[in-house]
Amino acid sequence: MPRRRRGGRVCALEGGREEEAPPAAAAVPSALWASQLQPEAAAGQILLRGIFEIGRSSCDVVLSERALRWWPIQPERPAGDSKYDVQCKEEFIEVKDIFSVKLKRRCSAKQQGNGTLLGITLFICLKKEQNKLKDSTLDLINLSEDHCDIWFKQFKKILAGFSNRPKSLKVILNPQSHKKEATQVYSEKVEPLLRIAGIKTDVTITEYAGHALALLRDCELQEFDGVVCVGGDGSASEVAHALLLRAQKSAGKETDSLLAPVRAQLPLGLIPAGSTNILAHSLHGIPHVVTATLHIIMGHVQAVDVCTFSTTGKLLRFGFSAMFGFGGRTLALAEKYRWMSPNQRRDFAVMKALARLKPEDCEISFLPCISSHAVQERKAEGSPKSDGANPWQTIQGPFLNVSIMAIPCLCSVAPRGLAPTTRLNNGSMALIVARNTSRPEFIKHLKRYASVKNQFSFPFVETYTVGEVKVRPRSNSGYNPEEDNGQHSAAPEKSFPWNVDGDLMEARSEVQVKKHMTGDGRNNVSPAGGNGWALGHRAVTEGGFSNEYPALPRPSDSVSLVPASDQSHLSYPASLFA
Ligand SMILES: Nc1ncnc2c1ncn2[C@@H]1O[C@H](COP(=O)(O)OP(=O)(O)OP(=O)(O)O)[C@@H](O)[C@H]1O
Repeated sequence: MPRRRRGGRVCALEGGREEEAPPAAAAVPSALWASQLQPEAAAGQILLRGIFEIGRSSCDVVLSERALRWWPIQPERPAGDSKYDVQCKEEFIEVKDIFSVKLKRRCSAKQQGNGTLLGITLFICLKKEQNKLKDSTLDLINLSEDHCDIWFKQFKKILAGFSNRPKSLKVILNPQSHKKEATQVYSEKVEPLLRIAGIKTDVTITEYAGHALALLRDCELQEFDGVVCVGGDGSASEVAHALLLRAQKSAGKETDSLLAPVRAQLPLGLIPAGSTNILAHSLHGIPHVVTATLHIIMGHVQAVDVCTFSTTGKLLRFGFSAMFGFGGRTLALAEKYRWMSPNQRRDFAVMKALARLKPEDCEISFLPCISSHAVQERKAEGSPKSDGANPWQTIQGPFLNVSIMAIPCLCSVAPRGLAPTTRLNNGSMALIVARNTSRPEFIKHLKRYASVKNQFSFPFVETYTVGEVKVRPRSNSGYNPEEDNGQHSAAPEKSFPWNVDGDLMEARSEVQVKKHMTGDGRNNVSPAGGNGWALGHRAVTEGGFSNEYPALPRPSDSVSLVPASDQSHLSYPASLFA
């Protein structure tokens, strides 16, 4: 709904950063911006003035560079009659919240041509509670063709000035996501909004696992301003990985031993339509289809940290989060029961993995992230570590679970995130280890994710902020999910299951997870000024769109995509904490 101003002051302004504002300015919520300035001044130069009927009242309407304001026309009153305070009724919307304009016409069945002109309809993006965005309309009624034509053209001109908004998108849709409803979600909720916004789309419905990766390897993307993935975490992760791989290839980078990967060339938008939507949830603060679609339409881009997973110097994949131990075993088990529904198999796998809870003996080496403040302090203190001492730290022993997360990983069972202390683009990862403990204590720790209590306040849980991690299993027993069926096989090639963004990754030896830092300070810097990669919001793989990002509520902070991939489905099955 439009905002109302009383006594000449803006009383409420929903969030959102100024369009085209530089990053520093963009960090200031527009609510602040509005409340510190006189609305007239804040609205910028006046472009048009006119009369329209709005909500059944005849109104004076003023369109300025940044706002559309209106107030009902009042009949003249005897002087001193304070009952009719014109200012009390002024309402406005910010121009940056408009995403489309159409001429409103009435067409009867028998009528030829365009129908009778009624006025202009503006399509607006509104920010609601809990990070939710909602589309709305505002009708400006005036039957004059000439009058409406002038206003319509002016709105069109303003909209054309939002160069960061996409005009053409490549959409990749997984029809198998969740309960096979991604196609319906797209046609009922996403496509109509994209059509209203005048965005051209080219939709590919994937036919098999790995289709998106194969498609994005060579398809022509030049005509697109972004890629949109409709599906769950698995699909989002695959698309992000594909976009990043493609970017490395285009930049002539060797993918193994990647030191400074380049960003994906296009932003990636994520429409949550899977059984788990952790990346979309972390990115938007809410797993809500219309919110995700509106972020894409409005050209909002958020940088997201991304990491590489490699073993013996070979790149395995790009990703956002990983779990080893309990999290990996649970996913390996769930994959064996694909014939069950997603929720059933996850519940079942969790129960089974808990019943056979077993620690993994391994050595974990990591590079802690030290704040620049701490570095200064150490220098001042002449700490030996600042003199080139080995910065790597090592912990070892039996661990029940090891989580490495570059993003907060919000999900319904962990509303504050599986890694609540990390941010989307803070340039570091959370390393969370659960050492060996009793099953009841471990279950208590898992259940805490769903509550407001600190899930890390257990003596067997340790958390670190890191830039790089190496996990080396010390036993060579590996893991064979067949054994969970009582079928002990010879298992000639032992490997360890990892849950990377909800996808099963098998590794036989040490896995190195590296968060990539800014290379030249330009290419890899996230739009939000972080030093990581960025993932898109519309999901962006950076590049095409500006740094525009709405004042997203930050559940744990905000998100954006550079080349990232999604932590999709579940690191922890949704029912894990039930
Ligand atoms: N047509 C298809 N048939 C089978 N699998 C597909 C198809 N298209 C994509 N996939 C694969 O399905 C996997 C899971 O998809 P997605 O994450 O979108 O849904 P989900 O409901 O969250 O998944 P899951 O239930 O497996 O956790 C992806 O890794 C993707 O590669």
